[in-house]
Amino acid sequence: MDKDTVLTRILSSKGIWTLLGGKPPASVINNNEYISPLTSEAQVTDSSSPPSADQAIHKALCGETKTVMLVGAEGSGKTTALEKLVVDWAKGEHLQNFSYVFYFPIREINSLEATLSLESLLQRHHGHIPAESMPLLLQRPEDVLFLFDDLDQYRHSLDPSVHTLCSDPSQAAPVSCLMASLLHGSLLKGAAFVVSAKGCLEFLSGTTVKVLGFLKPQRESYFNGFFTDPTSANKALMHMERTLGFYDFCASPRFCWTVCSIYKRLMEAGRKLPETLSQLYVDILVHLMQALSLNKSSIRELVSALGRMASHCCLDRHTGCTKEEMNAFGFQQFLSSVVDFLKVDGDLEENTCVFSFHSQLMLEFILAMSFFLDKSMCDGVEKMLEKHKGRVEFLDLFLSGLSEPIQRRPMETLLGELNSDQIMNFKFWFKSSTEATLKGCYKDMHCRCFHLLYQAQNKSLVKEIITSSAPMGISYGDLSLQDCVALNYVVTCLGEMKQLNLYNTRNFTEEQAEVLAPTMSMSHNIILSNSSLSTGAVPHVASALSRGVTTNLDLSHTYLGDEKFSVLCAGLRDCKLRELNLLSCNLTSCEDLVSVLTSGTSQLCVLNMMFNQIGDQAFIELCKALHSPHCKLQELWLRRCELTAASMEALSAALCSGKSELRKVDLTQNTVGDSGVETLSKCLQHPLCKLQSLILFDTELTGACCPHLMQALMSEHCSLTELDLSVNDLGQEGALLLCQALSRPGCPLENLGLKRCELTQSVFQELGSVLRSGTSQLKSLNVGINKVGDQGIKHIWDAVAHPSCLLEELDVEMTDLTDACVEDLCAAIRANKTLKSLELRNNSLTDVSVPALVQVMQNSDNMQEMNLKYNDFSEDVFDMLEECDRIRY
Ligand SMILES: Nc1ncnc2c1ncn2[C@@H]1O[C@H](COP(=O)(O)OP(=O)(O)OP(=O)(O)O)[C@@H](O)[C@H]1O
Repeated sequence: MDKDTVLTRILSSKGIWTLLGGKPPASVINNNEYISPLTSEAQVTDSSSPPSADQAIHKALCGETKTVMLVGAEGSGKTTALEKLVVDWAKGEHLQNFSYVFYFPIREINSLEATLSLESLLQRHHGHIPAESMPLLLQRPEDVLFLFDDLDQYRHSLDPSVHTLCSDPSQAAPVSCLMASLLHGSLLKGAAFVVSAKGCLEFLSGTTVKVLGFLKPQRESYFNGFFTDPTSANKALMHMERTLGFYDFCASPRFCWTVCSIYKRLMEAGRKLPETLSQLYVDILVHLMQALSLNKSSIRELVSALGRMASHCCLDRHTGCTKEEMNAFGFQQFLSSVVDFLKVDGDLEENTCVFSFHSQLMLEFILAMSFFLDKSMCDGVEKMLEKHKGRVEFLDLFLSGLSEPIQRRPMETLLGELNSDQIMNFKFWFKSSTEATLKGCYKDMHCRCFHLLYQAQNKSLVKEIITSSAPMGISYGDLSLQDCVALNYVVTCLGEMKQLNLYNTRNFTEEQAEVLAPTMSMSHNIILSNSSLSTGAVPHVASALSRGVTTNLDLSHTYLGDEKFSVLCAGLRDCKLRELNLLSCNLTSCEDLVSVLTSGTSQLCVLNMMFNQIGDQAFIELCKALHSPHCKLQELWLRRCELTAASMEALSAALCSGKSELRKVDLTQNTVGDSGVETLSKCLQHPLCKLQSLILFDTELTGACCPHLMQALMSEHCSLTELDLSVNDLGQEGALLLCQALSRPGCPLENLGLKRCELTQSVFQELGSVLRSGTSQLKSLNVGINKVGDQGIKHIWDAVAHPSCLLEELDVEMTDLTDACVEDLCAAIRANKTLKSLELRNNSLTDVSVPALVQVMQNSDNMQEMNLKYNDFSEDVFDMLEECDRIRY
């Protein structure tokens, strides 16, 4: 095969440059403007040498694969990549294991007559094969490579079962049969194929190479090559990345070509570059129309004809229209002008010529334009959207953009005003549907509204539509970059957001964080829990916080680690944050926190450090910060932070320093032990200690700590109102000491937790008398999981019935209660005026108790909730329980 002839033929292939179609591939290759588009593997391999489409194809063909499917979106560079393969082969640079390479655009195959032999197909379309080479070629199929471009547009089925596959290269057969026989290996078995298509192909198997097109670095090279002046290249690229870079189609080389071409013209004319996709397409259409020098009414007619064609192509899933169809749409007088708007396959003069849109985007923009132009196109926007539902992606966005005068003005100057009734119709629908959607709680639907508002670029419209009733705090986790841009636009227009909920954002990227930075700084409450923040995202979060109004930040379960947290702290030193949730953030150091808390500008009051392996040493460091007059911390949550008695001295010193504002410390599930409590008890008696709440749940305590606690509670300086000693083996003796302290007149304790403390009936008897004493301030008592049974709890029921008892919440879960207690229980509720909540889970109450319990709840004015879950009820009583909505069962 004569490679020079192949080269000349491919490089001299005709083709025209159009704004929407691009530069012909031959011209791109000839002028050394070819930039390798990337394939999907590019994202997982080392970014310094990502596989380009060419490399991926070469690699696939070097293996066992005989068929490579190059799949990519419209304009992603498939044709250009195939032509480049042919050129490289013909120049002797690549694929030299093939002696014969045949390149067929599928439209050529589509135009072939009904029957043909393989030999004549090759001879006819690649006349540069000398006749004497044909037998050799046929003998050595493994030396042959076929390239079929746009195979998805093949008019016939490639299903092998619908063809009688042939194997004789000299025998004439229907062309569709030849194609199926070649691709399914019955004809020229052993030949290799590279086929291109927009989506996956049915009935073909092989290696799929997905073309991604141009990612950021390729776009940069492309813009630099397009604009000779680097300043303009940079300006254009930055603008595109900022305004459109979040859309997938920006990776399409054809789209880049169109953007560069239109930007260049606008820049040369000293005009503003478009801010939205709608504006970009307005500029494109204006440019194309101006070149035609038509009058206003002809332009309107042409756009309407394009609109009819667009609707037809969209509804019938037609990629191409015949000349006859074009005439029916009203193109007669414009047929010679359409080459600028449409892809024309074949000779304009020929009846076989086929017309199609270069891109779905343009098709949808034309649809939107024609809606506003011509009332007869569709009665009402709702019907229009319904009609094209599932077949369009950007139609509503374009409608929204075009409904705003500023965006459509350049177009109106050219073709006159758009139909005001249609505009009103759209606006009415837009407002009412958006308001309704935003009342719901569906993230995707909210985002669609934000996109529509973004296209409209009308700040007052945003404020009018998004009122305070819209539940904007719903979870917007895992937003796409596009969604981030639209949300950010909306929030920036509103000026503030109560709650930015990004819960469960699996990968908060640097780009997303950068885009959302203004939104973050305008949000009072930010939820990023259960998320994963990339290293690049953290500085953006930090700087958003440092400038912003955020008072609450939830980073729980983000497993940040010390390094990222250190970067975040740069933003925490000078911000309005009052509550910070760092639960399960994989932190081991407190160094940065100390510098935040002592910065003098930190407002942090509540710090949740639960489930971080802090350990004593880091905690001792943190306690030093509590001595600082700048530290405003009031609540410190330290559950499971690997603390021991060794750090309680440092905590106590801070609490007694007179400088600490700390009111609440939760030490749940740390090894505080009796000696730790001894230290803390001393501090509780100190006149400068302001601690009100101490949670010592499951902290390895025994009765030995109780004398110290008793002493503390007896002290007139003790300000504790909450003490939780649950899940510690205090036992009878210890607990009785505590009861003694509780009966001290003036004891300020209001909440007491003694769940699973090995309490006995005697302790309950004492607790009962404390509650009845008239001096106790106890409002909440948790004595669950102490197996004292009906007899033990009877002391509590009796106390609840007593007028001096102030209890509002009582938890007697799993205390072995039976139906026998119900009479006392009901009597207590009836007599009591303060109790609101009663926890009775996991006891042995049965169906017989239900009528009394339901009745007492129905008659009670103060009871808000009774929890009867996990008792021994049968389904028979569910209806009765259902009668009272304050009962949970
Ligand atoms: N690798 C490239 N380097 C520079 N420009 C390119 C490249 N690939 C494509 N282009 C530009 O993009 C335009 C469209 O590319 P091409 O026709 O190859 O895309 P395609 O994926 O085959 O499109 P379609 O899906 O419509 O068949 C070309 O005309 C050219 O201007």
